[in-house]
Amino acid sequence: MTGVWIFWTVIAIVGLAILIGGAVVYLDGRKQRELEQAEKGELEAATGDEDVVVAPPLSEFDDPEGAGVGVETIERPAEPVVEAETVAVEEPVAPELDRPEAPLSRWARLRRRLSSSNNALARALADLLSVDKIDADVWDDFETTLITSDLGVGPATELTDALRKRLAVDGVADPAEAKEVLTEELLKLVDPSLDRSLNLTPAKEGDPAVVLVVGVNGTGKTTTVGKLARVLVADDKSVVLGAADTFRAAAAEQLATWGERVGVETVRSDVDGADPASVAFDAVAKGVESGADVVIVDTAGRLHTKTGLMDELGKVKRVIEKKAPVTEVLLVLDATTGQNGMTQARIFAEVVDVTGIVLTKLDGSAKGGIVVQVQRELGVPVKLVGLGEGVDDLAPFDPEGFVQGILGE
Ligand SMILES: Nc1nc2c(ncn2[C@@H]2O[C@H](COP(=O)(O)OP(=O)(O)OP(=O)(O)O)[C@@H](O)[C@H]2O)c(=O)[nH]1
Repeated sequence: MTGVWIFWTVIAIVGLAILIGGAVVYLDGRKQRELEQAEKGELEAATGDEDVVVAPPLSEFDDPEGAGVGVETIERPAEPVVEAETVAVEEPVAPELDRPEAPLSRWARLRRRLSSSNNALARALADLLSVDKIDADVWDDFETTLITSDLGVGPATELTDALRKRLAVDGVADPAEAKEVLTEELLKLVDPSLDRSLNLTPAKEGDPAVVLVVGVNGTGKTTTVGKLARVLVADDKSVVLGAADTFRAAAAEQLATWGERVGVETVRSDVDGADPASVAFDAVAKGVESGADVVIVDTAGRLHTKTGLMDELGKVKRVIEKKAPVTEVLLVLDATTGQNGMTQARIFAEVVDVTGIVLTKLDGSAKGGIVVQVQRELGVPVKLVGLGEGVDDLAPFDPEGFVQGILGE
């Protein structure tokens, strides 16, 4: 009896379990269908398109056969456009760059400085005009003063002879007329016919003009390069500077400061005592690459030995010319060094083909005659003059203005 009871109890439990299981499966399936319906409804509501087909789950694309069959392109609802927050961007303020004084007013100012300097040449000419009677002694003194004013023996004798003839022999007595004669003769010596323009025409179209600046340390090379860059930039030229004076560490820094002031790039080496030729090459390469109009290369030019100098400057020029030909070689001379400066000038002229002279410190020199002597000896015109330490104290050399300045006009 107990066995029968146990049998029916087990049957009842199993039956109940089957019923509960069936109910759970049924309810689960219904819930799933309701969810799918709800999702489809939302999608239709978002797109307004009742034909939208829900994308199959990615796993279905694993089956290549099923993937392409009956799958339509799904128009996903557009992402809501988020308005970008407007941020006020401040216009970059261009650094304020120096602008040089106009050439005419620059030269007029420098001429005044020249006439007020205690110039031996000017004094000799003034003395000559002020004496009542010009006798042989006066002429002798005059010639000696001209020689000591660095005019050089040849030009001094030439000028004395020409003046003696015109003033004494031709009998020019009127002071104004005598001054005119002096002006004319002096101008002849300075030679206004020489071409004093800088050669900034590149040898090949597209190349930059290359200006190589040479001279003994301390003559004012770096300052001249900076002042020149300033003038060229004001003339709308794009300029690159090369700090190939690697001998004096501060020189590159000094040049870079000039570059910043006028807004031009300075190519320099981070290594002290780097190969000047390599820096010069990099500067010209930069000029070629950036399409610059002019590259100005500052050099050290130590006068240790003539062969050393020759090797150094020769190499700099050779290496530069792998990129672009040098169009102008400017020799910077300190006018206050007189005959010493002339000796330096001769050595540099033997080492490189100098095409123009920059005579600096003419403001501090009592011997303006060096203009004539250096031109005569080297056969190269003075193209620029430095008449002070100020940024605008470099001017194109103007023979008439120079002579008038010397004569105190
Ligand atoms: N009075 C006067 N001083 C000048 C003139 N040009 C340059 N100087 C000064 O001369 C000094 C030497 O000038 P730098 O440009 O450093 O000379 P540098 O030839 O480059 O010298 P290194 O870099 O040593 O080779 C500086 O104090 C300049 O300000 C000028 O025309 N008149």
